[in-house]
Parts: sequence; C-alpha cells; structure tokens
Amino acid sequence: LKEGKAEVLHKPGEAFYNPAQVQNRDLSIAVLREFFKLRDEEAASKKKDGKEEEKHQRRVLEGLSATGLRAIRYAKEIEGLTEVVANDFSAAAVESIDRNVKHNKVEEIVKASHADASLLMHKAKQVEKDKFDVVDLDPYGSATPFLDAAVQAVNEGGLLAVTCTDLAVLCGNHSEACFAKYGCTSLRGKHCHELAIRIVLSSIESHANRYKRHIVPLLGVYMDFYVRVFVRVYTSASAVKWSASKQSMVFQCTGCGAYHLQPLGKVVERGNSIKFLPSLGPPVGELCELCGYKHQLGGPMWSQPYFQPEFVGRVRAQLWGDQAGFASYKRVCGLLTALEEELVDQPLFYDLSVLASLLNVVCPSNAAFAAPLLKAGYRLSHSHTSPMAMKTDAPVEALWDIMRGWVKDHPVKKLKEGSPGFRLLQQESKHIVDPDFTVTAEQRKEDKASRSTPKYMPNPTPDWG
Ligand SMILES: C[S@@+](CC[C@H](N)C(=O)[O-])C[C@H]1O[C@@H](n2cnc3c(N)ncnc32)[C@H](O)[C@@H]1O
Ligand SMILES: [Zn+2]
Repeated sequence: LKEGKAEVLHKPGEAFYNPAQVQNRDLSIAVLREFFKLRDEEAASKKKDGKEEEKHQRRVLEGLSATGLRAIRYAKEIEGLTEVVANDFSAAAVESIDRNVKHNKVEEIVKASHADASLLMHKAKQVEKDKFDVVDLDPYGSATPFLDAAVQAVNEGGLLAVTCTDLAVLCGNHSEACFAKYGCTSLRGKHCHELAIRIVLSSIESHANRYKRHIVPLLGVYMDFYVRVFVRVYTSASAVKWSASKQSMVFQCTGCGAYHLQPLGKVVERGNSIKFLPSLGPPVGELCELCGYKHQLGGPMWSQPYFQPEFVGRVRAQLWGDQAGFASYKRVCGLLTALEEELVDQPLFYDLSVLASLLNVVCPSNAAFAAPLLKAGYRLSHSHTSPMAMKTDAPVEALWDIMRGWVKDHPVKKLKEGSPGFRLLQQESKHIVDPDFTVTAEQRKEDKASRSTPKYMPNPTPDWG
C-alpha cells in the first residue's frame, strides 16, 4: 500500500489499516510541520529578546501505531524529526511496524516499541529528556484511557494529537457512557459534532489540570466518523485556576432546541492575585421562555475557542502548497477553509432546517435568513460540521423573529396544538431584527461572486472537485 511517501507491506488481519484515515494522516502531517515551525519561531523570538534560546529535539510518539504507516509518513514527510516511536501492544502489529520500517529505510528515525501505550508514557514522563514533543493517540473508539499518561508525557508547550471515534457516545446517544468516559454528558442535536470536540477538549483539560497543566487548542475538527483535536500542553498552577471559567454547562430546550451556556465560574483579578467565583445561575427558568418545554443539561464542555484561525490558515496553506504530497488535500483544504471562517468565539449553533421543520414550513435560503441578522449588526457563520449551521452572536429570539416573518409569506402546514412550533408561532415578535429585510438577487449574486475565491488561496481559481 502506498500513502504519501510511505509504502507499507500489509498482511490483512495482522495490523489495523484504514484507507479512509488518509485525511487524518494528511492533516496530522501538515499540523505537525506547522507546529514545529511555530515552536522554532517562538524560540527565535525568545533569542531576539535576549533570553536563552531553547534547544529542541523533535521527538514524536505514535502510541497506537498498528502498521506503522503514520509513524513512517511522519519520519519521511516532516523535516528534522530526531525520533519517532511507533508503539503498539499487539505483537503482530509490532512485527508489521518492524518490517515496514526496514522496507522504508527509516530505521534511523522510527523505533518500533512493544508496550502498553499508557505504561510507555508513564515511564517517559519520569525523565525530562524522555518526554515527547508530540504525542499522537489514534485509538479504536475513545482516547480517554490514555489521556492521564499522555498529558504528562508531553514536553512543555508540546503537542498532543487525539482522535476519538466513539461518536455515538460523544453525540448524545449514550450520554451516561459519555459521562463515564469523558466526565461530561453529551446532548443530541445538529451541533452534536461540535459539542463532541468540546467534550474531548474538556476531558483533556481536566486530566491536565490534575498535574498543574492546561491545554491551548490549536485545531479541532469533525471528519467522517471521528473527531480529531490538536492541543498544546503547558504547566502553570495559576493558569489552572482559570480552567473552570473556560468550561460551561449547556441548558438545551427539549422542545425548540434553544440552548443557553453557563460557565462553571469566572475569574476576577484583584491586584496581583486572582479569585475564582462560582457561577450564579441557572441562566434559564424552569421552562423554556420560547416554547414552554423543559431543559436538558449537558456538559461541561470546553467553551473557549477550539481552534486558532491563524494556525488553521497556516495548516491549510501547507496542504495547498504540497498538493502532490497530500492525496486528500482538496477535501482537507475545504474542511479547513470552512473551519477558518467559523465564528471562533461563539460555541455551538442552530440549524436552519431544524428551525424550519419545527414550524412545518419550507426552509428559507441561507441568504434570506442571514440578511436581517447581518443588517442588525450581528455576526453569522456556518460551521465546518454542517452547511445548514447558523452560528451567530444574535440571541435565539432574533432567529425566531426571522422565522415568524418568513411564515407570513410561506404557508405553514398543520402544527399540533401545544407543539413547540405551535407555541413559537404564538409568541410576540421581540423586534430584535427586521424580519422583512432582504437582499436583492443582484446583491446576492455579487456577494456570492466575492466569496467564490477563498481569500487565502495562493491559487486564485481553486478547483474544489
Ligand atoms: C486504530 S489503530 C491505529 C491506526 C494507526 N494510528 C494508523 O494511522 O494507521 C489502533 C491500534 O491501537 C493498538 N492498541 C490498542 N490498545 C493499545 C494499548 N493499550 N497500547 C498500545 N496499543 C494499543 C491496537 O493494537 C491497534 O493496532
Ligand atoms: Zn424551547
């Protein structure tokens, strides 16, 4: 099998290989390249400030390596790696790693290891020089059994890359299992994939906090059947004090889906010290003000940004600039472009098709829905997890103002009395936005034309396939 610069001799049944994960591996290579560049830039700027320059190795651990494909690609496609440990606890997998390392002539860099990943990381954490600059966890299902060791085995400012494929658990089908694994309850809804990313981040943060460490997310995505996050890990007892203020509970209406976030607390600075104040709440009444239904409680979830737009842009440019090297560059660039354009500071979103289906009315176009919100000065974006997403800083009441305006010209099919949609239509408009505001077809065409060329693409007319 060939992927990137690696060629893997694969015996079916010996070790796990999934060709669909090429996107995960391509993305990871681009992220690691940019991460190492970023760290070099940080070291150079420290030197410029007269501080001692930090000398970095470039050591990577692939804790769950299977065939060794990912580790071999890292060694061949990321410049200057000093060591990549390709570990697996299956003897057959290690045999496969060994064979493939030799076949690809990367023995100098890639070392096969036969151990339980947690045990290996717990050993590595004990000696500073044995810690890794990058720890990559790509398990079957959830990565949570490995997080306690992983957050300790990463160097200061190092990178932790985590895949979780147990989306049924993370997306609200088994909320109790989610609590058991991640320490957070998941919720159903169209925004569940974003919530899944935020639950994984919350879980990593809480593992890190136990060791006076905390995370800074660089990039998080939902793809196909998994979520993948890349976070940096730092040590700081004072930063850990802020952790609860970075996480929120989610009150979500069981009728109309309106959600309200409650941070676990806030931090106030008093002189040189900081004080943590638990949240006062809840932010909702017993029943939803819009439809009268009860709320479900989810979380805690990470409610700070889950990606850094500038870093995402750099990774996207990395993929775009090496099209021959990345088989999945089109798909991953599309995904990253969507991510980069998301409102970074607005957790979760509403889905236009859900708003319309609650009222049993034909769905407005994105543009028709967006116009009144933008006119009123609110910000709006889609989400990389859903093209029908309405991620906005407008209050949810404004969205229903627009939908009530929409039903004036579009017939509502029968609604059951007492249903959330029935009650929503009976509500008075809150007059937050002007629901009748529309853009002309001409303006829409201009808008579309101006957006058809993604602004950061080196190639002005990308072919998205
Ligand atoms: C999904 S596969 C890894 C795929 C690989 N990262 C890739 O990109 O092709 C998961 C691997 O984790 C290994 N594994 C599961 N539990 C482990 C543990 N506790 N320690 C080490 N390896 C483990 C399995 O043997 C399996 O090979
Ligand atoms: Zn409601």
